[in-house]
Amino acid sequence: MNSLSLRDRLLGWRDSVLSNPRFQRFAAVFPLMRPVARRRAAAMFDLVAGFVYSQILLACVQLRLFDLIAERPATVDELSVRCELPRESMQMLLDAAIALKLVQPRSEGRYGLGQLGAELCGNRGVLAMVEHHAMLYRDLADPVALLRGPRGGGELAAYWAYVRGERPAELGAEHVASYTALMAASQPMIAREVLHVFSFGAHRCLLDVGGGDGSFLSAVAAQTPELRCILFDLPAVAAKAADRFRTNGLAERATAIGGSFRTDPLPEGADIVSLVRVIHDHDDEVVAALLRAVHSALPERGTLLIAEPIAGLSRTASISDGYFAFYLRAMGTGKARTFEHLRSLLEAAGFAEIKLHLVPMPLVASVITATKTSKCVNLA
Ligand SMILES: CC(C)=CCC/C(C)=C/CC/C(C)=C/C=C/C(C)=C/C=C/C=C(C)/C=C/C=C(C)/C=C/C=C(C)/C=C/CC(C)(C)O
Ligand SMILES: C[S@@+](CC[C@H](N)C(=O)[O-])C[C@H]1O[C@@H](n2cnc3c(N)ncnc32)[C@H](O)[C@@H]1O
Repeated sequence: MNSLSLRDRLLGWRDSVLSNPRFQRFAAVFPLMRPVARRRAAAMFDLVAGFVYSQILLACVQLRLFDLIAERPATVDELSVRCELPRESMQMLLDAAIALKLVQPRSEGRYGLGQLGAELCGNRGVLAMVEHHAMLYRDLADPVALLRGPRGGGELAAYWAYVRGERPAELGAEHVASYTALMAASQPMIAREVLHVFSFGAHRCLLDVGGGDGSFLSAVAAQTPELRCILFDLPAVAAKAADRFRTNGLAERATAIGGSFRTDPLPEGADIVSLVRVIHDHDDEVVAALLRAVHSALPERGTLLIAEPIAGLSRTASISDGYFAFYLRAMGTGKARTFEHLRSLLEAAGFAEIKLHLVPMPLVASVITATKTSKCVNLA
C-alpha cells in the first residue's frame, strides 16, 4: 500500500483533534473559539434534523399557509379554521415556521410571511418541488438499500415514465402530464439563469430537444423576437407544447414536433440546439448517441447549449453531488456529470470551443456551450 501523503497525515491529525470530545468541550467554552464551535454545531444539527425542517415546510406548503398569510396577516384562530387544524396544532406549526424564518409575528397577534416565506412565494417552482419531494423522500427512506439495490425500483422511476420501457414515444398524456407540469413550474428559474449568461440574438432558429411544454422556448422567444423556435419531445409532451405556443401567440414562429430522440432523427434547420435538463437523465451511451444526433442536425459552426446541474463545482457540490446524485439514482438512470466528463462526451461527438458559463444563481443549472466542427469527429 502507498504511504500517506503529507496532506493525508495533516488531515488525519485534524480529524483526531476535531473528533476528540475534550477538544470539542474546550472549543465550546473558550471565548475565542466559542463562535466557531457554535456555528459548526448548528451546521451539524441542521444536517441531522434537515428532514424534520423539510417536513415542517411541506406542511406549510400543503396547507397553502404562505398564500393565506401573503394575502393578509391572520391570527391563529383564523388560520386554524382555514387550514382545518386544531388550534394547538396550528400554533405549533406557526411557532416552528417562525423558528425557520418562514413566518413572522405581526401586530395584534397576527402572523405574516417571514423572510424565507416571502422569498418562497416568489418561487412557485420551489413550492412545486417541495410537494414533489414527498415522493423522493419515500424512495430515500432506506438510503443504503437505494445504494445497494438495482437502480430505479421506486416511485420516481415510475413517475418519470420515459426512463422505463422501450418505447417512450408511445407514452400517453396520462404518463407525462404530471412531470411536464412540474418541469414547467420550475422552468422559470432555469430560463432566467440561461438568459442571463447567453443571448440568442445572434441566432436564426433554436431547436429545444426534450423541451417539455415549451416554457423554456416561450421565455427565450419573449426576449428574442426574430428567433424561430422548434421543440422536439415525446409526442404526448409535444402536444402540450403546441397548445402553449397557440396560447402564447407563438404559433407563427414556434413549432412542436413529437418523436423520440432514441429512435427518430432530430428536426433540421436550426442553427442552435438546446438540451435543458435532458442529458443528466440518461446514461452515457444514450447521451453519446444524442450528442451525435445533435451534431448532425446542426450546420457547421452551429451551437449547442446545455443547461443542467454540473457535478464537481465547489459552489454547488451539495446540490449536484448530493441532491441530484441521489435523486437520479432513485429515478433509475443518468447522473449529474462533471464539466470534464461532459467535455469528453462533447468532443467525442465532434464539438469544440466548449465553455462553462457561471450563472448568477447556479442552484439547479449551469450552462455549457459548444460549437459544431466537422473536423476530428470520433465516429467510434
Ligand atoms: C431589500 C430587502 C428586504 C432585503 C435585501 C437583502 C437581500 C439581497 C435579500 C435576498 C432576497 C432574494 C433575492 C432571495 C432569493 C432567493 C432565491 C432566488 C432562492 C431560490 C431558491 C431555489 C431553490 C431552493 C431551488 C430548489 C430547486 C429544486 C429542489 C429543484 C429540483 C429539480 C428537480 C428534481 C429536477 C428534476 C429533473 C430531472 C428529472 C433530474 O431531470
Ligand atoms: C427533465 S425534463 C426537462 C424538460 C424541459 N427541458 C425543462 O427543462 O423544463 C426531460 C424532458 O425530456 C423528454 N424526453 C425524455 N426522453 C425523451 C426521448 N427519448 N425523446 C424525446 N424527448 C424525451 C421528456 O419528455 C421531458 O420533457
